[in-house]
Amino acid sequence: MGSNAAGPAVSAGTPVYRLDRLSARHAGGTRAHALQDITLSVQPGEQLALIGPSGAGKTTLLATLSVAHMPDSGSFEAFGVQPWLLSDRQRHQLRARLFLAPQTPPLPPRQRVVTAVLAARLPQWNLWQALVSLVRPADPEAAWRALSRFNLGDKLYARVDRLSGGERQRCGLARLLLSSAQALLVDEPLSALDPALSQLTLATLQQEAAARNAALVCSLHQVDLALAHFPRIVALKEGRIVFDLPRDQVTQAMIDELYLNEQPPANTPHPDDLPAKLAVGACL
Ligand SMILES: Nc1ncnc2c1ncn2[C@@H]1O[C@H](COP(=O)(O)OP(=O)(O)OP(=O)(O)O)[C@@H](O)[C@H]1O
Repeated sequence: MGSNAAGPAVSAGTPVYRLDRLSARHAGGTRAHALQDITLSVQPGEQLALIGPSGAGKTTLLATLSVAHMPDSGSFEAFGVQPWLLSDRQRHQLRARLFLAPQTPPLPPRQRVVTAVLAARLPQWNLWQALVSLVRPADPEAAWRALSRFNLGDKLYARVDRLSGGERQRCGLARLLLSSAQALLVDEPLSALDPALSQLTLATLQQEAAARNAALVCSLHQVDLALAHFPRIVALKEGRIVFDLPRDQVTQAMIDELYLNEQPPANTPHPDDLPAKLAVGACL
């Protein structure tokens, strides 16, 4: 396998992802597998929404695709290579081609927004450039342009811990714009946003993915927005793919079935019904 500064060499026409009967688990998880028998192929430029009830495995799938979580069986290829068979150095190079925007971005609280956003370029910098950037941001204009696309340009020099939840979320997404990734993996980007910002955020992510012909995989709880914006819908439930279809083939009955039994119970349980180990006295 050849390699270069941008990561292992890949031939044209290679899918961004190819997963075949992949399963993954979490140490100490409540289910045997968080993902089971996942077969999925994603091409460059494809945009797909991951939907499914809470605990379905969406975050675990995104973590797996970002090469942060190692599957325990099945096969997994990213850009035509098996990430977990690469050397640490090659895997590090491969990760520069993937960008995971977690639901709550891990931004250093005391950092300025400009520095936090420019950190997305770390994989492209040498150690010296990275250290200098901590003191004197290398390209504040680029950070401002990225923030402005999420309506956040006025927060360029704000401290991260002074941002609201929705601002932090968009700050994390602005980092994505500064990455050079070809696979954009976004976990519930709208959870802290109002409807107008939700539309802007989705539009920005989709324009960016289209402009760089990157694959965009985005988990969403807002099924209506998923169906309105994404051409391909992948539904997960209990760690399995329930359907993977073009949006015009997804029916309301399929959505109802996907979320069946996911409504919270109408009545909270009576305290007498609590399991013994949850009773307050059991902690003392
Ligand atoms: N770090 C962890 N340790 C143990 N189990 C975990 C861990 N993270 C997730 N799980 C379990 O794995 C399963 C899938 O969780 P995951 O977070 O991938 O679901 P999700 O679809 O993203 O849920 P949500 O919509 O609530 O974010 C769940 O049963 C969850 O409890």
